[in-house]
Amino acid sequence: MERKIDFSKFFPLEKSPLVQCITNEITCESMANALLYIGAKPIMADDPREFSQLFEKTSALLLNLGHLSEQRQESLIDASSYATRVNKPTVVDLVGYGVSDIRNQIGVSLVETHPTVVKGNISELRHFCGLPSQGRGVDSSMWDQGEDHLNELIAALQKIGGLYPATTFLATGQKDIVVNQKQTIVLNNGVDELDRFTGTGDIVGAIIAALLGEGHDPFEAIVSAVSYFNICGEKAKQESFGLADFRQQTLNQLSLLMSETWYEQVEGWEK
Ligand SMILES: Nc1ncnc2c1ncn2[C@@H]1O[C@H](COP(=O)(O)OP(=O)(O)O)[C@@H](O)[C@H]1O
Ligand SMILES: Cc1ncsc1CCOP(=O)(O)O
Ligand SMILES: [Mg+2]
Repeated sequence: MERKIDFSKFFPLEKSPLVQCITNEITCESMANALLYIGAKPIMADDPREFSQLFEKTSALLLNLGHLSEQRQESLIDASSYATRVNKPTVVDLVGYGVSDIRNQIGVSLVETHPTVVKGNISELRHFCGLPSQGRGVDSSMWDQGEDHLNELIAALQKIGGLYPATTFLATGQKDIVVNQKQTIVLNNGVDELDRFTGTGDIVGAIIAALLGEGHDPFEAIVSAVSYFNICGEKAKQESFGLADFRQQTLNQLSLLMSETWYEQVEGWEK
């Protein structure tokens, strides 16, 4: 990759950041363990009555739209406005954006607070940008991931990036797009199997939040988190048989890969 990022500084974590996650029940346990495996501390806490005290102790916030309810809506909105007031680094994951009007409204409300990072898979972010999208539920479609579609999404995100100068956007898939007002990178690690167990996007969001909690620049935090996770997947594929085993090996690599020179395998280019 042309851009000079010193990838060796991200893992292992130095500060063991405490990451508050308001997320879905489906992948909650995987997310908490993934944070522990990389050396961060998770707290899955969504009761607004705790926020004033909890926010004094946390390093970053992860807001995930995955499994909505009226109560979850209140937690997400309350936490995002709290985060704005106290300047807490925040990742918003637009899981399922496009599924329903209510999900879209909540997603837009969260983005309007100008969080540090807004992410989703490529189909979710195409919906968010008002582009045609073939996403199905919380999963993206390969139809949205051809070269022309990716370039169209990059252009749309660059335009939106101008309106949200404090936010960096990440669209994940076979290739991943990272865009903010100043720069754009396409990342090219990972394997197809990462789209075939649930929670991979959610875990990437949590790893990004942990790296923000360490104090890293958001653009670099995203590039490192995505590349690290995807290289874990590449390694897991070599050592596993079947998807359940692949999932286990990918999660296992989260604590192991950092002792190797994983960053020599990072593939990506600036646009
Ligand atoms: N076909 C693929 N090839 C390589 N990496 C992939 C592929 N699909 C997903 N990934 C990786 O898996 C992670 C989750 O992405 P994705 O599946 O798009 O998110 P989500 O789980 O939110 O739908 C990202 O790091 C992404 O780069
Ligand atoms: C299956 C499912 N349903 C609601 S949230 C969720 C998990 C989504 O995880 P990811 O965004 O990582 O694919
Ligand atoms: Mg997702």
